[in-house]
Amino acid sequence: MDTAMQPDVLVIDDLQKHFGGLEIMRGVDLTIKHGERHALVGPNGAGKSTLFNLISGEHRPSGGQIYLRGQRISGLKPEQISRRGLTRSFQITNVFSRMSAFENIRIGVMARHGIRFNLYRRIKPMRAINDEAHALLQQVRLDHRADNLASDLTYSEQRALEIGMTLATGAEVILLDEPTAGMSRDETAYMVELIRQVTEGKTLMMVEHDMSVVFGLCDRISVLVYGRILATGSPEEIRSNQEVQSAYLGEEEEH
Ligand SMILES: Nc1ncnc2c1ncn2[C@@H]1O[C@H](COP(=O)(O)OP(=O)(O)OP(=O)(O)O)[C@@H](O)[C@H]1O
Repeated sequence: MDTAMQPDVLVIDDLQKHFGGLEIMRGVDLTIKHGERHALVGPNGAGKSTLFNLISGEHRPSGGQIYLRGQRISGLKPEQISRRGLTRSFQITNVFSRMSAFENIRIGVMARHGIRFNLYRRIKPMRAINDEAHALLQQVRLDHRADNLASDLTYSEQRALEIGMTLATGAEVILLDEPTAGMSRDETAYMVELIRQVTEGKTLMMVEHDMSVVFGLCDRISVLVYGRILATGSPEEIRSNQEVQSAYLGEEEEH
């Protein structure tokens, strides 16, 4: 679908963040459209993770607003934002290492259904929860690893598990922070296909340094430089943008 026709799911309006006297977000305006895969790129220290932390509620903005489907979410706590349908993964793997892959996913499913551990013994709802957790494991291609401790999974399997946990919350808007970081070329290709499949019909915003992943997977790209959006556009528009070339892409190619 032409992204111009899609409604805005996430609207970021003049977002600012200071850490003490340090201005990190300097008035970010950005809209993410329903169903698109949107990459956030930019040089190290541009503020990409900070922007994710602001959207998902880990940080409170110093100024400006964030709206999810027209409702203000800036100032809400991460769990409140997650309940409204937006969730994120972190740059560093964030799984429960002493639990099995299956249990990791099940925790997310249980949280979504508001089931606490003291209700564990009610068999019927647990069966439905288990079925859902198995289906999610299958979606992230880890069903053969269901009973393995998360700490025994390979690095890329752990990142896939983390994506499964993100899906388990039932979120329609998913933020992934560098999902292919530290992966080999084959693992990256595998992860890109996995992300493509599991985000079908959902809205994805991802921070990614690997431009081949960005250009191959995303419908639109925003370039964040020094706490401001320098440009937003299709992969072709971003590739041919002179300002982006000199501020970011040229620098990436040199490295
Ligand atoms: N809690 C904090 N307190 C103070 N400064 C912070 C804090 N979090 C981030 N910063 C600073 O904000 C700036 C942006 O950092 P951020 O991690 O958002 O950049 P990034 O674009 O994600 O970088 P990278 O690509 O290297 O991950 C950096 O200068 C960082 O030192």
